[in-house]
Amino acid sequence: MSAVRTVDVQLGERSYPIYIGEDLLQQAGTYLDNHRISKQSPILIVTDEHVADPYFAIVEQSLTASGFTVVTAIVGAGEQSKSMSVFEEVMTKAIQGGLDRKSTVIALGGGVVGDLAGFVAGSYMRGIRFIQMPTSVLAHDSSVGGKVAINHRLAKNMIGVFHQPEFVLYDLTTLQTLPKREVYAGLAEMVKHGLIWDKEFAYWCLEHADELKSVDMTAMGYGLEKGCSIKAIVVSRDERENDLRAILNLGHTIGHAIEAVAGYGEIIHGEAISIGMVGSALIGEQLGGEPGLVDTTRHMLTALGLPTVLPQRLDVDQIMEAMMHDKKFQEGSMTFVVPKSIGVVEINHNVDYDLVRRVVEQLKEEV
Ligand SMILES: NC(=O)c1ccc[n+]([C@@H]2O[C@H](COP(=O)([O-])OP(=O)(O)OC[C@H]3O[C@@H](n4cnc5c(N)ncnc54)[C@H](O)[C@@H]3O)[C@@H](O)[C@H]2O)c1
Ligand SMILES: O=C(O)C(=O)C[C@@H](O)[C@H](O)[C@H](O)COP(=O)(O)O
Ligand SMILES: [Zn+2]
Repeated sequence: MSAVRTVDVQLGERSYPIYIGEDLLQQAGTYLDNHRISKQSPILIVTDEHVADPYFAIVEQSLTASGFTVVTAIVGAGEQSKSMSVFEEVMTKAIQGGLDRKSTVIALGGGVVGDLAGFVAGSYMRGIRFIQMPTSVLAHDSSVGGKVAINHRLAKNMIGVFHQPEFVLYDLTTLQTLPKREVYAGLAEMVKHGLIWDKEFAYWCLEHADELKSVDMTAMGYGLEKGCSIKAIVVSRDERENDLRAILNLGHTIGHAIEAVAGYGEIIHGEAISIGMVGSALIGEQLGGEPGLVDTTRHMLTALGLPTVLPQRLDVDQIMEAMMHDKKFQEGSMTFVVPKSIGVVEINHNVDYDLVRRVVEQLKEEV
């Protein structure tokens, strides 16, 4: 059995560890015990229909063997589950299951389940504990940092709270059953962590693209640990996105608009962010960033199996309109995370509307 690596998210009394390793779900009960999770109150496991079989049984068995009582909510797979109606369904399970203020919610799945279950935990009885058990590559990002939310028809992640987990239990073995499209989508957030913070890591992702795409455990383990570490540093310095944390949003201003306009789940999050990061690089190059920024960004994303061109069918006006709901836009100014060079970004609070529109149009051009 490979060693378990731990990355710490340092947030004072809300600090927590991220455990990364293989075959960890079988030991879920022990991890809950070690974190003094209550056995007197029911635990709600939220998962989705793809992840439930086979992972739910593994976790349930481990928890019941350790003396925990388990209640379950299995939701439909995919982005459509980050909705008011599914949120209500999970809340109903929580109430019917008798969850009380000492109960804990476990998110077992990808970022959709993590965001949904986290929001349930953050709002049930005004907030109970929760644990992230990520099962997708992308969830190395979503399980860390405490942003939990559901979508509104008009804009992504519009309804949510900040609610940190007790700990993150990242069982890399689960990635073996993740569909290829989802593996590649997750790599968009991995390379994003390099693009915003660490040039060497961005190039490492490029050099190890084939191993990452084929879920080679050594490369994937390193890449996910590094991605989690960068995210942990940023979140530790600015938990509530007063300033620095916004850099984690590279590519998301355009990306979130693409997701909403395409219809949630049509273009999945990592794919939309990939196209959005090319858009950010185009803006960066036009605002004096290093020459070659766009080509290098595109090259990295393509090597990781990601799209870099906006589908023709998506309407530029609709994307511009959806973008106006971006949470970074405040007091009438368009804020973007703008790359200066690979590994270096700045937050620009005054990006010209016409420049952004031209860039979105340019994103439709095949290169
Ligand atoms: N809170 C945050 O900080 C944050 C960060 C990044 C992304 N997100 C959110 O995360 C979501 C995307 O997450 P995602 O890409 O993990 O999507 P997802 O949760 O929809 O998972 C992707 C697909 O893979 C399936 N799946 C997951 N794990 C599996 C496994 N081990 N084996 C087989 N199938 C598996 C799921 O059922 C789903 O069909 C978006 O809603 C995005 O907004 C949040
Ligand atoms: O954790 C963050 O901060 C991020 O921006 C990470 C993003 O990858 C993630 O998609 C997040 O959910 C975006 O948050 P939002 O505030 O733009 O909705
Ligand atoms: Zn994201």
